[in-house]
Amino acid sequence: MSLPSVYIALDYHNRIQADAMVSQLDPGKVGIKVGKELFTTEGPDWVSEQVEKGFSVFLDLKFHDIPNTVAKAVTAAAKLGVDVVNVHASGGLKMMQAANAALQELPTDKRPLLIAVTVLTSMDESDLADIGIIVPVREQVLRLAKLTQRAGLDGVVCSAQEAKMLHDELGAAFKLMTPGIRPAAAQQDDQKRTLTPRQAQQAGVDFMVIGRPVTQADNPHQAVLEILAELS
Ligand SMILES: O=c1ccn([C@@H]2O[C@H](COP(=O)(O)O)[C@@H](O)[C@H]2O)c(=O)[nH]1
Repeated sequence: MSLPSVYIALDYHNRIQADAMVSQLDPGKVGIKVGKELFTTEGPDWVSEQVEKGFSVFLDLKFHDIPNTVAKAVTAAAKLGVDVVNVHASGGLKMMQAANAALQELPTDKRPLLIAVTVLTSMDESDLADIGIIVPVREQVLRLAKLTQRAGLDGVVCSAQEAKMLHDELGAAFKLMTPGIRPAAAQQDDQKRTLTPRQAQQAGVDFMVIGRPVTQADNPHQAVLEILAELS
């Protein structure tokens, strides 16, 4: 089954707000991304409801814990019927291998893509330096993406700015999920490594995540249509 190339980030507090947005989306055209805020408020049942409506769901909970805990967590996430789950690559090789091994036990048609966050798109070199990582962002992204591939995962979360480098180094089959997408007229918000939808497409990303440029727009439905038109 092919997944949509655009996932709308539903960073809402509750199902009332999220349902209002979802009702304006076409599951045949876009997927939805559920993150920590909405999941913590509304829980797994709301996620499964969206799967039943036909949406491809990326459950963006970015697990980062000891291997046993993360293996159990990704298995629980997979059981919701979502298409994509993720962990933090900085959790290490053994953590990612344990997560991957747990999902490999599921039948192929019930196994979501497992991807790992490299360096958050809200971070630049000075943010990395604050946590003791004194290397250029691209170098750290590549290091964590190589580790992710070694662990057997399907791909990474990165900025579209790193897409060409990662596909050149790791091959086109390694999936790239890219937040930090900003249409030309949109605000950057807290994102530091951004590209427009068209630039991201040209860079060869597999999937884009777009939140506030849609969810905070005066007319979210129109904002989605304009993004899809930019990509067509
Ligand atoms: O590196 C990362 C990883 C995840 N995200 C998530 O994507 C969306 C982006 O939302 P915008 O409103 O388009 O900025 C958000 O849910 C983040 O948690 C990311 O931005 N960067």
